[in-house]
Amino acid sequence: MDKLVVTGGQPLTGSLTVGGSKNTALPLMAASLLADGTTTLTNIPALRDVYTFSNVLRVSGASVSFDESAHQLTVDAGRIDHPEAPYDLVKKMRASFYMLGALIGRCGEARVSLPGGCAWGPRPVDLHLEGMKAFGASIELDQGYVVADAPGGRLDGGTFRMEPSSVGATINLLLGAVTARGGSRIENAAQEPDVVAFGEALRQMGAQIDGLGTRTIEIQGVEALEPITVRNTPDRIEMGTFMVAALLAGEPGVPFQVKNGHHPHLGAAFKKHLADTGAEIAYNDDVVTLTPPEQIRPVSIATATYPGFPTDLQAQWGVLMATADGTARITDTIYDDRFKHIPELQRMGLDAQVSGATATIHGPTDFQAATVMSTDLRASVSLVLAGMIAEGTTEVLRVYHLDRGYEALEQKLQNAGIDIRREQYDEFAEPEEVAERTA
Ligand SMILES: CC(=O)N[C@H]1[C@@H](OP(=O)(O)OP(=O)(O)OC[C@H]2O[C@@H](n3ccc(=O)[nH]c3=O)[C@H](O)[C@@H]2O)O[C@H](CO)[C@@H](O)[C@@H]1O
Ligand SMILES: C=C(OP(=O)(O)O)C(=O)O
Repeated sequence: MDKLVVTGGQPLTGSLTVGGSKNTALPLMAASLLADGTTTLTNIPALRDVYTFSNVLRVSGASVSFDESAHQLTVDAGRIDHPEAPYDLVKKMRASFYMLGALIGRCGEARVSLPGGCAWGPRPVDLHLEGMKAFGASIELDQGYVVADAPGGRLDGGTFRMEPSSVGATINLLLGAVTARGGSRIENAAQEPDVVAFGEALRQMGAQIDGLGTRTIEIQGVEALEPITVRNTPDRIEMGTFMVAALLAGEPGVPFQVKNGHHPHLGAAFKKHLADTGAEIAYNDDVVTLTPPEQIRPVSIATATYPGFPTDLQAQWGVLMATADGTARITDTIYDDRFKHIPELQRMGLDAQVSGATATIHGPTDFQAATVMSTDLRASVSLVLAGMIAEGTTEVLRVYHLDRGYEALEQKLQNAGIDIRREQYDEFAEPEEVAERTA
């Protein structure tokens, strides 16, 4: 297994460059199954999730090739003859469940493993299933698999209101509805930029969709979609992570740049709260220049759907608030149990309490290095951030979580002055202390 070893105290200098969005790349890959031919996706990040989903597509019969250095992925979906997504792949990545919509949309049937429990708590798929039923699919459960069938090979279409609004269910329902016999309506649909970019790609493929970026999406089914070439959007969560890193580990008064992002995708709340910390921030096309203040001010946040504060940035925000001169509260209204990073950060000196869906962070903290364990993707990057400002050398274990969503993070940080390296370790090796005592 890999770990990241980071020695704190080196300032972040110069710039960091944002890659393609993981959470847009995955639905774009699913969409490629809807067209009989070769779809080309550019600006695709070389991430573990992209490799996993490539394998999921291959199982269905697609031929996938990925030029990592060019960040270009092609999917030949000329022959989709096995409408199944097996447990061994779906368990690695929840977004594999997009195969439900993609296979129904292409083949009129699907057998897709239910995603397992997730690192930070329950993440149900009831809305995906209820929505598919509302659009005319029959759904049965068979030994951990969802077996879905659209009578006559296509969904009828229909109306479905989701509560709460769900990114994944909106994507799945769009994938199924674009080739339905009739019209469909998704109410309280997700407005996240990932969903909009994916929906626009579907339109480019010939789908008839209105209302992207609003709470009501209407779809008129078409017989088939055409393959396309499309460029993936920049990763807004990687961008936000780098912006937090700049304030956390940059030198006060010295500008730092985050390049190649698309700042409107950050949403208004994150931008406002970041400015409230006292940082100077200038947005100029695809470059953001951040100048950290002498002292970060505490800023409480509550996560919400777009354009609210993204839940995928709250763990990173917690580390930033640990450096503030006062108390900040972080409330996650999307996932009320997404605080598995807090006990690990407490091992590094964080002063915080979690009560229900709120973590209360008391700053300022002088982080001390420790060996800590990644529990999920954003939790793991928060541990790296803390390690960058801790006294001593921190080891972040189980970075396979981080590798799901950050491409070459250690190389990017090294280039910006951080003392960080990747090493391998054996998680089941006998601890040195045992060997010494039994020698
Ligand atoms: C691959 C990807 O894009 N993942 C993102 C996506 O996950 P994902 O699509 O899984 O998240 P959702 O938007 O579906 O979840 C939002 C809320 O809806 C609930 N819910 C969802 C589905 C369902 O059937 N029933 C139900 O109750 C969830 O428990 C959660 O409370 O959006 C999340 C919220 O922005 C992000 O944290 C994830 O990074
Ligand atoms: C939680 C995330 O991804 P997933 O929904 O695939 O677990 C994430 O990107 O932060």
